[in-house]
Amino acid sequence: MNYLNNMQRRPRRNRKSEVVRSLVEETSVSVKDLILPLFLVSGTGKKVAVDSMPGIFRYSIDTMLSEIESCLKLGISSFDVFPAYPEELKDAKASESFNPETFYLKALREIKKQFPEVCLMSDVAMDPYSSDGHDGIVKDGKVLNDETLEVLGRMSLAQADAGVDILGPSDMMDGRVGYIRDLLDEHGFTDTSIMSYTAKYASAFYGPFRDALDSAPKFGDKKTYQMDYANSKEALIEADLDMEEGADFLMVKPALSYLDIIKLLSDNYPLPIAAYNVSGEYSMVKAAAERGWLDGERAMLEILTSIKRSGAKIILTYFAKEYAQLGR
Ligand SMILES: NCc1[nH]cc(CCC(=O)O)c1CC(=O)O
Ligand SMILES: [Mg+2]
Repeated sequence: MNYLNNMQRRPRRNRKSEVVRSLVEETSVSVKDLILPLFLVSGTGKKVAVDSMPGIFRYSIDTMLSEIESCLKLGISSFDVFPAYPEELKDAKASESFNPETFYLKALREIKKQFPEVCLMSDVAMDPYSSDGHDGIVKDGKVLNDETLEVLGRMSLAQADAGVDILGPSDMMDGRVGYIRDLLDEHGFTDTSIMSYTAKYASAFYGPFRDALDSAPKFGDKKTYQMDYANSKEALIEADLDMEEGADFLMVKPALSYLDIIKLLSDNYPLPIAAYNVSGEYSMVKAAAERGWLDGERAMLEILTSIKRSGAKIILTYFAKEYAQLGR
């Protein structure tokens, strides 16, 4: 049939009023789809602004607990906590990451103790603890894969022991999901989930996050482990492996320049797909909105909806609280 010169078919009828538009609406975002990333620092009484991320702070554990409480009241119940470590606690082997007394692990424990009902996610990667600022062990300027797995394994066990619900390996070493899964199971952590950063691209959009954690690489870049943004087929290989290795969720990161990858994984894999709407994507909107160049709230709604429309069930986003405050 050819509708092109047939005015009996008028698509505008389905857009004629707010009510009709909401009947027709295919995609909606719920606060239940959202995970709020939070930045943790050591000490007490701290709430320090991240300059490159307007509205986002680094919290000490006490202020973070109050922030979580206020988010819970708004309906947000999933949180991903990232630690910012001072330079003097970093070393080449990220030893601090599995020190049971370290402030990150203590904070995770404290959060689950105060709010057992939250879904708590942690980040498994060496960069916040590494004096090289890389996600792996560095030798002669190279990031070693298999040697790194051992560190990721120790870190994962320590985080699982602290009560984390979902581990988020964000490092992109080969084989780490299977390695971590085996180790967790051997130690009785069969209920601890893994949300794999399956297709994580070497992206310019992580800039503000690295400011927040002071975790930028000290030399080179992350292109030997994070993916090339020119490629999509590799994402299928990574997803196959993560499926096989026991991941519970597949994540695509960043989100906005990668909606095609989200769609690709969502069309081809039965696991829930998550997308990380990263720091740079947040800050771009905030910066333009501050200058009055666009309407920040409308941009946020359009962005979150498009990420869901492309096939993500879950969105990690710094917008989570602002979205929840709209009470939609
Ligand atoms: N491996 C650490 C990690 N986990 C999440 C992000 C980025 C998140 C964001 O930009 O919001 C990064 C940064 C990186 O890989 O350099
Ligand atoms: Mg992989």
